[in-house]
Amino acid sequence: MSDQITPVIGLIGGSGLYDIEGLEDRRWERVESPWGEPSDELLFGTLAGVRCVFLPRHGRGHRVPPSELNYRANIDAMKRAGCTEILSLSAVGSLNGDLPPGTFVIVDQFIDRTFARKKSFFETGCVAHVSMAHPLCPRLGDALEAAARDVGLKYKRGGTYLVMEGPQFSTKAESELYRAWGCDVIGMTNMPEAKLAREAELCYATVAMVTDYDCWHPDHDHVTVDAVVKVLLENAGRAKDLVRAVVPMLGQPRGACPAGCDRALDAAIVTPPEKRDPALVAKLDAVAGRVLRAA
Ligand SMILES: CSC[C@H]1O[C@H](OP(=O)(O)O)[C@H](O)[C@@H]1O
Ligand SMILES: Nc1ncnc2[nH]cnc12
Repeated sequence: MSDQITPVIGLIGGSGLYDIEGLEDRRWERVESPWGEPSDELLFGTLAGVRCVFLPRHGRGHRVPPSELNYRANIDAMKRAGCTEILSLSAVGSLNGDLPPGTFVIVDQFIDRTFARKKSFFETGCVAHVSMAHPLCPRLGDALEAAARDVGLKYKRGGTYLVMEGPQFSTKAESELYRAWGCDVIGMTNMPEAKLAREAELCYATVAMVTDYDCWHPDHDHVTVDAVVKVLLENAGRAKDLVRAVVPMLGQPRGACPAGCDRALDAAIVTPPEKRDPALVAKLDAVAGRVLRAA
């Protein structure tokens, strides 16, 4: 790996975030992936001179539900587009009375309760096990915290995001269970996204923007799409302020990630070179070419 990396900032916009206005030299471009169709074209551009690539997670027009997103194609396409890191901007419900709607949580843990999604790039013919002990990049978290402070956001550093399958919202018993587990926020999308970003050796961070109290709070109505949309339109403006502040911080040439996100595959692949399936190895080119080509 060369000493200095010129970052390309990947941005994945969730519900309510389908564009990044203010991006200069902008162009929407289709990126082909051997893993299928990404949610939409990718928006390429620059912010304060820093190269950025934006993907609306559900596609423009919010066409694709959480369980049907092609998470593998999305992450693979962002890596092929040159992204070195990904910031996920997502709407969530609050499971914690100290995190009211409007709060931005810089997540540091996940509990993955999804069950109907493709969660790995590695399959029969090339097996790998990456560490997910610390699923989010602390270097990105530091920058997001500094930017959130600069733009005066109501934010919390650290918090556990429970990822449910959806698309229906939770039952009250589920909501209470996740609260008892110590979860702070709930959403439907950031897994397997974070797992796949780790396998693709991309630094990944989540800004979870609280829109509602799910269905556990005795003093608040249970969540509805109307309520979520109302708050997320307010959150979306603040999210764009955050992006404008954080991108210049992250865009400076840098060394390798101190947390090792960009070397996650160094000791992860179990299948020896002579037993690997050449077709799968070819498909893994963008995600894992760094280690596979070295073999
Ligand atoms: C529109 S409410 C439920 C929907 O919003 C969140 O999406 P995203 O994470 O992409 O912002 C949640 O995960 C659900 O997909
Ligand atoms: N309460 C909730 N549950 C799951 N996903 C959400 N996204 C926004 N609010 C949510």
